[in-house]
Amino acid sequence: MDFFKLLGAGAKFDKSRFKEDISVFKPSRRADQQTIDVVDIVPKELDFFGDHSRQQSKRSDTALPASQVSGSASQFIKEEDDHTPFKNNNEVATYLKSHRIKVTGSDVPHPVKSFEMLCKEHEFQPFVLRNLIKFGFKQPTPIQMQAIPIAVHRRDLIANAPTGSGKTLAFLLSILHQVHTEEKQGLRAVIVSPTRELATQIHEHLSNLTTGRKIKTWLMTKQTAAMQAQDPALRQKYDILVTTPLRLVHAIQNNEIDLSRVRNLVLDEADSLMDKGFVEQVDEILAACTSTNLQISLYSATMPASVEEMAKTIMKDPIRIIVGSKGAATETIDQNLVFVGSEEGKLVEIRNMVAQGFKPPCLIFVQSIDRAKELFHELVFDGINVDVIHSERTQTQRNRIVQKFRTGELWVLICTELMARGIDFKGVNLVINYDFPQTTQSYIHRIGRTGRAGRSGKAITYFTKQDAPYLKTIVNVMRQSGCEVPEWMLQLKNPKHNDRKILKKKPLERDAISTVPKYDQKRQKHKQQIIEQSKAKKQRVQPNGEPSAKNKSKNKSHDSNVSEDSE
Ligand SMILES: Nc1ncnc2c1ncn2[C@@H]1O[C@H](COP(=O)(O)OP(=O)(O)OP(=O)(O)O)[C@@H](O)[C@H]1O
Repeated sequence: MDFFKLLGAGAKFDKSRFKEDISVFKPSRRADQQTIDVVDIVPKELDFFGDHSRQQSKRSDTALPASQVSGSASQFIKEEDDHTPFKNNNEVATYLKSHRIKVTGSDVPHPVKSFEMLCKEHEFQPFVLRNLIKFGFKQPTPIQMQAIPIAVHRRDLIANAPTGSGKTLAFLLSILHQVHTEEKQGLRAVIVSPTRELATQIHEHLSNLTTGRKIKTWLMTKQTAAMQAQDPALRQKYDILVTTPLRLVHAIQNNEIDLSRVRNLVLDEADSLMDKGFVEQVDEILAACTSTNLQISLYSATMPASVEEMAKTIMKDPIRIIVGSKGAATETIDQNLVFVGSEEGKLVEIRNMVAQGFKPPCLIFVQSIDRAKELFHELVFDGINVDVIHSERTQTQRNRIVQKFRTGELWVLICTELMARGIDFKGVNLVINYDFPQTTQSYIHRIGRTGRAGRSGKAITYFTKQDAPYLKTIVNVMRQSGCEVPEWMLQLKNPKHNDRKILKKKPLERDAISTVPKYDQKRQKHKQQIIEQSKAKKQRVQPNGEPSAKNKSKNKSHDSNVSEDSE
């Protein structure tokens, strides 16, 4: 039997799955009517952002109280009745096991069962607890239970926990405690994240937690760095810095920043930072953090063995935490593989889904900026409330799009790898991998934009004949995450190590998404080039010294697995 017929039979798109959504959500509007607010037409039970976030749009990243979190979300935050300290190591072991926490290392500090225990046993200031309650955090998640005490004991840490499991709060709380208790002596904590979007999100989270305290935090971006350059003394007043690797290295090289008193360095999405793309920058940052008391913490939902090995060479006696199973995706995500035959099949599937009705918000991942633009041009005329985000869009556009997606004004967001890691859109119902991901890490992070904080979510990955040799990599993740996988998929062969390496470096060449005839495509491309050239010219003469969009996007038409945009 034809192998691809077999694939198609096993992984067929099940349109009936969307039936319940058809009755409540039938997009019929044209692109020119996109100003209608989605919240107005989505019934209350589908109010994916919740009242909490709508009332306080600036605080949309804060948690919902556990009592408001439905279904499986309640498992994410187990209410504990017992807040007593552990009596012995056996009790600790049982507790860790029941929360699926595995810890390795010497003299591991005991976990905490509640945020109150942070005050009782680790002398956290009452303001921390007050702010946690204010922003709806009642109970620590498993990674927070174990990572915070370790960090408070000033131990180096490698923390591997699923997407959406609260790693950000884990490192922010320990930094806050440390910075607040130490003498004020300039910059003492630095958090590095691979993208500006993620750095901004972390900084917003931090600002919430420092409410009412004189802890000075700094989100260093190109804009804020330029502003601070006017007044170098101001930089010395900051306690905590959040930034991206290239921006930080730029500041180090220009002697704009002093990291000699930094005692706490967090690398968020550490595997992406320590991957080849950023290894030099990480080295440079480490060299600038000259304090002998430097504590290093690495956090990610994926931590390949090679990265752990490399990490150990820069860490002192680190403790390693794994929550859940290594190499798995978040278990609240319903993962689906859909055989679409060829590139054209993907558009057919998307259009079918739209015609049947679906439950927004939805993220669609593609492998390059060009393909993101192409898909946008296809879908925007289908009456879907859609936009596209990638590193060629201006920062203002990017901020606006993220905000619109958060508030429900946008239903579908087409994106590149830029949005794959860390971004916390709590209510995303569906992630579509329009283009097959280049690595298992990319897959886990992309689909991890749904199913966050214990909520359920759905992920659909399209695959064509071209992708079939790599299918097993995703099947392995699905199996690890407890998803049902047909027997024949389990029998597939793993791709060769070398082939995986090649795919990691460069995505597969694919036929264009566009359905416009080839002749018209050429004309459109030519027209687009002229528009872009004239835009670039305009930007080059901008008096603010910003590099032109052309320079910025050099070699970025394809997004690498490391972030395309780390400035
Ligand atoms: N203790 C808690 N109680 C309730 N909600 C929480 C708690 N801790 C974190 N959250 C919420 O869980 C969501 C996911 O958290 P976070 O963004 O830190 O995940 P993450 O583990 O860093 O994910 P990723 O690997 O994708 O970066 C956020 O909306 C956050 O507000």
